[in-house]
Amino acid sequence: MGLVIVDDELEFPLPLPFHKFYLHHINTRKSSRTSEMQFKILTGKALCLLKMTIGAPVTPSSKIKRTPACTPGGPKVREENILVTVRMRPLNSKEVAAYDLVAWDITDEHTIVSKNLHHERHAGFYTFDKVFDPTCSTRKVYEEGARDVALSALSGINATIFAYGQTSSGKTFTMRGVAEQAIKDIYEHINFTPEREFVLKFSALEIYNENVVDLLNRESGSLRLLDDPERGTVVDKLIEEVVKDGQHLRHLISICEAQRQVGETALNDKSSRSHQIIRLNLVDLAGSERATQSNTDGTRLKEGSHINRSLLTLTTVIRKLSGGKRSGHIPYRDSKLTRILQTSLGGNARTAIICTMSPALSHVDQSRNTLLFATSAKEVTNSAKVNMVVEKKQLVKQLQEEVARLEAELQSPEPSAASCLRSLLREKESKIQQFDLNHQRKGFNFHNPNAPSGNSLIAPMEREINELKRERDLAQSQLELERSSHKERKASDHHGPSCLAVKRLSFTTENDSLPNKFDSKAKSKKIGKKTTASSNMLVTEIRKLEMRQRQLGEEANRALELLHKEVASQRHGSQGTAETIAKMLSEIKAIHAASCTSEVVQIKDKATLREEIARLNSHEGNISVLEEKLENVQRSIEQLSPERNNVLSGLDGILRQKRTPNSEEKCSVSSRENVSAQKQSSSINVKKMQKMFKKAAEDNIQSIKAYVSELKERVAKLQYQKQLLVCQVLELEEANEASSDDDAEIVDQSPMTWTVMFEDQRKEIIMLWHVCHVSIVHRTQFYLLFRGDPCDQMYMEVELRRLKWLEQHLDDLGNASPALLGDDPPGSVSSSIKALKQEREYLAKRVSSKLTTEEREIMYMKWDIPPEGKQRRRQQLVNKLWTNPLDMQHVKESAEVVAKLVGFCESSQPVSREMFELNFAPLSDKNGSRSLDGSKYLTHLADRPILACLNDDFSLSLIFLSC
Ligand SMILES: Nc1ncnc2c1ncn2[C@@H]1O[C@H](COP(=O)(O)OP(=O)(O)OP(=O)(O)O)[C@@H](O)[C@H]1O
Repeated sequence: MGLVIVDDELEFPLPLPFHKFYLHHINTRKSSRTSEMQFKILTGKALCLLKMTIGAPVTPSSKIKRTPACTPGGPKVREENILVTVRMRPLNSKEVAAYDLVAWDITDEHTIVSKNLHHERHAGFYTFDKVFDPTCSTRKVYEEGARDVALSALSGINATIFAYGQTSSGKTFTMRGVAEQAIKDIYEHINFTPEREFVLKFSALEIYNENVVDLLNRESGSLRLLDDPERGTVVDKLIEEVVKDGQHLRHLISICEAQRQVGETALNDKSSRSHQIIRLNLVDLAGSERATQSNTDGTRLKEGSHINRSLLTLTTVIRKLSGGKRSGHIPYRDSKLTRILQTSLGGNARTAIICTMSPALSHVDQSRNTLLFATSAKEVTNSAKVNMVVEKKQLVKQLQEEVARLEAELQSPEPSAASCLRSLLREKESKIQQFDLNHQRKGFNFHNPNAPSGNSLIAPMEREINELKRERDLAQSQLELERSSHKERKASDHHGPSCLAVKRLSFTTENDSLPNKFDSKAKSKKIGKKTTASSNMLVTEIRKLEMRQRQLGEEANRALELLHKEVASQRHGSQGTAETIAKMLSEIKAIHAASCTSEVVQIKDKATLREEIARLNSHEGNISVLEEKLENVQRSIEQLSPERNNVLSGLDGILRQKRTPNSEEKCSVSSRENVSAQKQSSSINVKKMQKMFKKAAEDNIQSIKAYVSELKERVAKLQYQKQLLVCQVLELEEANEASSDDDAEIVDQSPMTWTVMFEDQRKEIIMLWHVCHVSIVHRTQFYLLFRGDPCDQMYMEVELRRLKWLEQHLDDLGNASPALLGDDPPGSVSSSIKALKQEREYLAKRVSSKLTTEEREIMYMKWDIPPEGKQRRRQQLVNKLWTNPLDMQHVKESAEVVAKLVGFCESSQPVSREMFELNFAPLSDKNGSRSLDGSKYLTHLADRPILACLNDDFSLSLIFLSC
């Protein structure tokens, strides 16, 4: 086995995050060179990474020999598919004891077939580079599924090997063996290459609950990931230990294994609960188990959600890469795992994936998922190249220069072009002034240059002055241009969604006089053509939103007036109180009916989307005023409560007066019995009336209160719709940008691809709902509404983006991951949790009325709710709703229960978009009535923080647009 001597000119950019090998050696022509090899082996639950530096800094040149070209790893630059193999373990003792059946056949060394073809969506057979049956030794798995890739590291190529599979499928078992064999081979190679000195460095980390921890120094706590322009993602302050020999290396690995988070699940007594990356790079991924199967709860469940999030992102990344399109967005940054593995996935690395699976029928779904993942992975291509590290001093010098340049750029308040223009402008102006002064002294009238002066110098001077003036004007306008494009650049320099939004909202307008650096002419043309129809639709929607905004404002004003009237009339306790209240109620009904009339929007002028959104944004202040008004109304209502008793006693007096017999009546009463009988009946009537009025007053106040809360919800909904609309605008532009690269990608997407994509996206959304504590009514609505129809695509993307932004927002609040919250969650998270709690309390109250006894009993049994008091059981049932994002059966059942509780299922009509108003449909239902149904809950409770967060993001982008 030999080593390829890397050419002097090659550079080593040090990109890989995990186990790395460095190779230093002297060659005959240059003083020293360092080549870096990265070698990752990824296994089950934790990523542990072993970094090795192989070097010979001052080897005498006489000792240097060029290694023959047959070195493991082969040529210097290679474009190749990921090597994907599948290993099926034997049935384990539990499966045997449970008489579990073998669900798969391995028909040849490349093919695995499902025994039950009826259950297969897929053709039923799957082919890979190699399929290892349960009798295969780990040595064979290493030799045929990992060795070649592992040894590429010795020729300076980044190499990654990872195992992927369900919990207890054998990842750790396999990777342990692979690591052993790889270490053996590496040392063998070192011993056979005496002309070089090797320095191996070891570092190891694990990703546990999205925290990166140094396995050689747990005390250092959670480590940060940094983006290094040269090396890609690097783990800050990760310890690197120099490896003395093979035994030392094994010892280090055993320390890391002992340090790893291992927990017991129903499927595996020693289940690794973190992703481990040994920077050799041996990566042991966490299991892709289902929570129900591994009976996870509490800590395990929380781990599971993180593990699955990482894996879900990994799956998404692989899926996107497997499409063969590198141009689209690959969400590497959505999890720490994929960030760290970025180079290994579709980048500068050779990668081998060993997919492990159980043969058991009870795990057939998980095994199928593993095979689908493996199928996608087969399509991913990497372009590995030999890395080389340039002379350290030279690199440091280069970097220092770059840093100095960047610092200077950062410090200068304006780009250098602007400064130049500004000084040019100043120069021209001072020259003009100078001329002006000189010639005034000489009697020349600059303001009337045609006036005779008699001076022969005047004509050329005049020309010069005009020229100067022209130059000044030109400099002025250039400065203006520079300023505005600087503003744009500054806005686009913000990280996060706002940057994205700004970039994507860069629509070109017909009358744009400023050149836009982000929009090339070609792009403008394309967008212009393709967006016309959709733009018109969006402009209509924006106008509708504006109209609703106005309507709501008017309604809120009216409600406020009415409330004031009511307060006034109740204070007076006048006779007309009851009538006033009744009148107000009918007015409110009239307002409501008016607001429910259909909206017809006509676009007379040819507006651009950018202007429309800017205008919509300019109403932002109106919405705050509106919200403030509604708050006032609510406060007024609350104030009414103490006053109500006074009012009622006033009413009592009035009624008593009314019912007291008049003088004629008094005369006609002759006997004491008659008087007392009449008094009695009068008192009964008064009581009756009093009761009636009390009830009427209370009902009316309740109605007004409900109306005001509804108005508030509508305002919030309006905001939400606005956000969706802006998202649609973004989508539209993005779609057009993408379609410019490949139109067929979206249009010709096969139903199969969308189905798989939909499932992935839905799982991701469900996980994010859970992590971000989103309203469970909202989750239910969304879940029921979007079931994989091709036209759901945009909504799924929008929801996904919105949730990711929210998660990011929570993250930015100083919280590494919202689901990791301990006892002291930050403000917005705690308010989401509180809102969710309130929502559950509200739903618990509806259990007895909305679920039949039978339905309740079924759920109690299904979800193991013990018979301990009716109320407690109801609350327990509601508390369990939407708590297990990993179990799709649980999710489905939760959605069904919530739908019944809030009345989504009351009508026999199928669920429609209009029902949830995600399609910007009018706010009212068909009958114009507004019962307590799903449509009221779009932005319910825990959704509010989402709105707040989105408002921040959107205002940023919208402010930019409007300036
Ligand atoms: N090919 C195999 N042959 C024999 N036993 C195996 C094989 N693969 C796995 N096992 C056994 O199955 C059990 C579970 O394996 P392992 O811990 O490697 O699973 P895992 O996929 O890493 O699980 P987790 O994701 O929970 O960490 C272990 O006891 C292991 O020894």
